[in-house]
Amino acid sequence: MDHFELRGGVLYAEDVPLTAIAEAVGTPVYVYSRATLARHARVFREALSILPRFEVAYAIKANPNLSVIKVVAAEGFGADVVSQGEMERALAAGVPASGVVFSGVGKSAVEMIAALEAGIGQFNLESEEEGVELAALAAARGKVATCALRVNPDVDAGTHGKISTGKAENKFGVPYDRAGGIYARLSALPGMNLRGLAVHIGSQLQSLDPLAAAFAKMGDLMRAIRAEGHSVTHMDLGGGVGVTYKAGDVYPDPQDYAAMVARVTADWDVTLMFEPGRVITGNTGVLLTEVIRVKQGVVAPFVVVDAAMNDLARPAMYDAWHDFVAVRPNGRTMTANIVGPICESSDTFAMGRVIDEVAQGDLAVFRTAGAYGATMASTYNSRALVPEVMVDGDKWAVVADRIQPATILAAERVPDFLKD
Ligand SMILES: Cc1ncc(COP(=O)(O)O)c(C=O)c1O
Ligand SMILES: N[C@@H](CCCC[NH3+])C(=O)O
Repeated sequence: MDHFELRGGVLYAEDVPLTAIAEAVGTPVYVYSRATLARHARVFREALSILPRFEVAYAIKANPNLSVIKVVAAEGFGADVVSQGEMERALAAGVPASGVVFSGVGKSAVEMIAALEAGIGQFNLESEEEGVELAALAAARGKVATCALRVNPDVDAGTHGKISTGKAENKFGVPYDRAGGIYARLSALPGMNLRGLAVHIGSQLQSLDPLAAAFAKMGDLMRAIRAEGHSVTHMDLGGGVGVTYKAGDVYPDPQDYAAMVARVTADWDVTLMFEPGRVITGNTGVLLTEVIRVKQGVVAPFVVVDAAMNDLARPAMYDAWHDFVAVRPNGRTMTANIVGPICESSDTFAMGRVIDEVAQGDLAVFRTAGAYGATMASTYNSRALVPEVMVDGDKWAVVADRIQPATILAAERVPDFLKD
């Protein structure tokens, strides 16, 4: 359920007609519903409350807008970050340092030092090498790094190949068979408080089965590590729960996910940690766009919209489906290709799709654009960086400005050797 609904023939975000936002801010623009966002965060957290001990860190890569993080943090979430930039955003949004989990295969020394100085809650180590380096950096500063070891369980998540992370050939985590030895070696290092294991097998998972299989393997590993005399008090089960992009597709709801976790982890006696991203923000946003023109095609007309792959990269990158609906539907449909203005054939949102009939100047939205939307935007083709708006009841505000090409141009320099 979300808060984007037709009222009197016009699509609203909560109590604000999208026509009003388009008129004031222009298009393309992302529009988020605060109520949907808070609701998704609350529902997820409440579902987990059947577990004895848990912490939940919102994976801010899904949508790192400051205002979005603030709403999610207010529901009791920490933040899962993958760069110093994300860490600084989380802290700026008011997430306590103790609630920050730092993941990622390529944490640089500079980033690790910044995170140590900030006193973050946990580093998720992706390799033995990283653990050795972090322990030395911590010890040299008289600090102790609290860590979990991310393990690659070699389980196929059954999702798009580009967003699968838990197969042996993927770059993430340490190999399952070597994890016990690495845990033992890293635990012995000064500067290191290794307290658990972490796993994340991929994103947009439709079935809970691969997650259950991966968690079961992690349970076996945890028991083996404990049997060697090491302490395991925290198990980070990552994110990955998928959301419905296309009507009719069925995705797990948070209650089913929590029930599966409760079943698999019943005898673990640990604090469980979670890093959901998409399931929190996916359905909380739309990308509002205007039809520039409808161009005749050979097979079907091309609806050329003013949003493009630089604003919403998912269709170009993963052939992802985003529903396209008119802001003022006239009740008729058409079969069309939906494309943006960028000079690449991959700048295509849909081919031969039955959509609301639209014409030049009409407004429409791509739905379920709240996760991995604005955050993956670029300025390719010297287009503006897409702005973001948040709606709260009948109020709304721009929460990220449109960065104009002129601003980006102004940051470029022509060196002396190119000056006449
Ligand atoms: C380590 C880690 N945690 C959490 C997430 C969030 O995943 P999702 O948005 O699928 O919940 C990701 C992205 O897939 C990730 O790489
Ligand atoms: N960017 C991907 C998700 C990547 C998840 C990263 N851990 C998407 O849009 O579906």
